[in-house]
Amino acid sequence: MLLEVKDLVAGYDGSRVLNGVNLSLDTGESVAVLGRNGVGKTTLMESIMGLVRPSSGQVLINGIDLARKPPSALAKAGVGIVPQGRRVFASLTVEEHLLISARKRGEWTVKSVMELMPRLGERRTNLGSQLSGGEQQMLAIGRALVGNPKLLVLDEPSDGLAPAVVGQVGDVLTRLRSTGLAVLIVEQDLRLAFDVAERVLVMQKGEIVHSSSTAEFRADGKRAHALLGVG
Ligand SMILES: Nc1ncnc2c1ncn2[C@@H]1O[C@H](COP(=O)(O)OP(=O)(O)OP(=O)(O)O)[C@@H](O)[C@H]1O
Repeated sequence: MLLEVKDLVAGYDGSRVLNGVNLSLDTGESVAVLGRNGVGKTTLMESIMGLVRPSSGQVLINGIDLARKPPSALAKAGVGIVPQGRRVFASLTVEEHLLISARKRGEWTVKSVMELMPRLGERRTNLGSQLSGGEQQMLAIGRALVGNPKLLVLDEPSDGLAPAVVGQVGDVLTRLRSTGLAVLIVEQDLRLAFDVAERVLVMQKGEIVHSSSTAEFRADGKRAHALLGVG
């Protein structure tokens, strides 16, 4: 199994947010984590990304526990992270962002990332502060890709983007999926989540309460409504 999260518990200043999360994701698989605001999706993602320190439980990558390890350990193990808010540096250029993240050799280089997302090539010498939200999101994805990950973990890539730009991000992610890259995505934009993921998990109160194929989830509007308050 590429990723296994086991009994993960995490929170802030004594308040528990994750109450024992279990999930797994196979090589080449794409999974979306859905849920209402505040159920703990970002906390789950940040625990997997090494940005939040879980109090107990495991985050296994190919069987090795990396919970409570820094993001650099995740990158070495083949996990590319695209955190909420993108975390682009205002004073580095597009090209500098990509160069400093290009560690492992492989399919993804500064050049091939710019071919996948031509806008990044056009903006090569622009600073992070000069980029639009959509360009920053593309850069955050590109920065994860040049580490040549086996798994891409994204937290709300649509956040704050205009619908047309969300569509462009969706196109990029769909193309990446077709290369066999595994994807774990938290997303409020259901259209984007459904386009990218073949399996859907739903969180409530810090636990996974539903798991099904995306097709099955979409076919059962009543259930989706009960779980998410939409549909
Ligand atoms: N850095 C933090 N410090 C303290 N509490 C936090 C922090 N981040 C999140 N929380 C709290 O943890 C709970 C879960 O938040 P989290 O962001 O994980 O949920 P979410 O499902 O991603 O929600 P949203 O969709 O609104 O981002 C919320 O009650 C939130 O207020």
